[in-house]
Amino acid sequence: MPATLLPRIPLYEPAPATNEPLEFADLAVIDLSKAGTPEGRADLAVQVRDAMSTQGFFYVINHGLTSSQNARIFDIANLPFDQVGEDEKKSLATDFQVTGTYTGYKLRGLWHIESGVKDQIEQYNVNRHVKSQDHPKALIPLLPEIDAFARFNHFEVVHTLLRLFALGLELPEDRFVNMHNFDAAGATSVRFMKYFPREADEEALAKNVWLKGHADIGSVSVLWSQPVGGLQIFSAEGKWKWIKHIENALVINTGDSMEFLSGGFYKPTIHRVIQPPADQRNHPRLGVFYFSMPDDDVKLAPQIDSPVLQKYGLSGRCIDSDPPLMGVWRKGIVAAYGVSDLKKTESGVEEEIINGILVKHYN
Ligand SMILES: O=C(O)CCC(=O)C(=O)O
Ligand SMILES: [Fe+2]
Repeated sequence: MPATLLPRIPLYEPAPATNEPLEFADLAVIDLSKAGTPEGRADLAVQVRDAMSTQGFFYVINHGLTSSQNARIFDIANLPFDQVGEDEKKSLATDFQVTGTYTGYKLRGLWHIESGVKDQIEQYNVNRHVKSQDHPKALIPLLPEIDAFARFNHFEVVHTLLRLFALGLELPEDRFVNMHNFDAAGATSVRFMKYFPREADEEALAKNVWLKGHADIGSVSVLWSQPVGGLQIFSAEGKWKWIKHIENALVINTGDSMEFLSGGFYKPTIHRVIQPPADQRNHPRLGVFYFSMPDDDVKLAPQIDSPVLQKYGLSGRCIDSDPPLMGVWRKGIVAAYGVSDLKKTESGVEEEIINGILVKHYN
């Protein structure tokens, strides 16, 4: 659509990049423009497999969305926070404990972080079937663009990566794609998320943690890289490392469901968000995501016909229990997240059992 025909909305001014000397994770960069041919995909599948066996996070570049389309999505992402009043937000807030689904608003202060300190995060979650939920008035003219953005993430990014993940296991290329149907029932969603600064006393009590260390629930998580730091991954050396911003890149990681489907071959990397570096503290931290999950009726069982799994065997949490259906797994996690009673272990990691499977939370 020519830019002149798009609804006019306030422009979002991104923060300048940080100049702080931070210890950044050294992540592979996957050039998605090479995925158009079978040879290119075979090559990228090896790169993705290597990235997954080392860091578990990687960048994607040349995905096909231009810098100005990217900037427009951040303009749209800011609307549900800056252009919608508190009453309307409240009326569109979902009770996750009841629904087990992230749709609509998550207001600030729902989740417990540490020592009585609650989160300062607002989310606006849009199921990829954009018409399946009510939206704030300000967002309605933007729904065609959000729909196009969801489809872009689904077909161009997630499906392409799922093919590479299948190839890495020497499975038929479309094995995981066939479990991620755009039109099926499921919670694959676009998420807009804004983190607000905290008072110094709360910052100290919560040890600067804004979002606790966790593994994602779904299969492939797509994070649209943005300049404000804070995201860290728990590296193989047992240290938290910062994720560096790359302009118009995607930061990709996988979650629990990919661990289960791949028999532990693709393990989720624990990540968290802490207070941004000192030179960015006065800027809001606005994020745009596409969280993909297998369709609700997919059984999260290891794909044991994979020659790679036959060679290396199964590992991880998926082998100790009867695999849940995706819909059951996500409802259990979403309902419990941030509000359930957690058991603190000796190492300080908090644990709970959901659907018979161990779930850990890190600070
Ligand atoms: O805000 C970020 O950079 C990461 C958020 C995240 O990990 C999540 O929402 O699962
Ligand atoms: Fe996450």
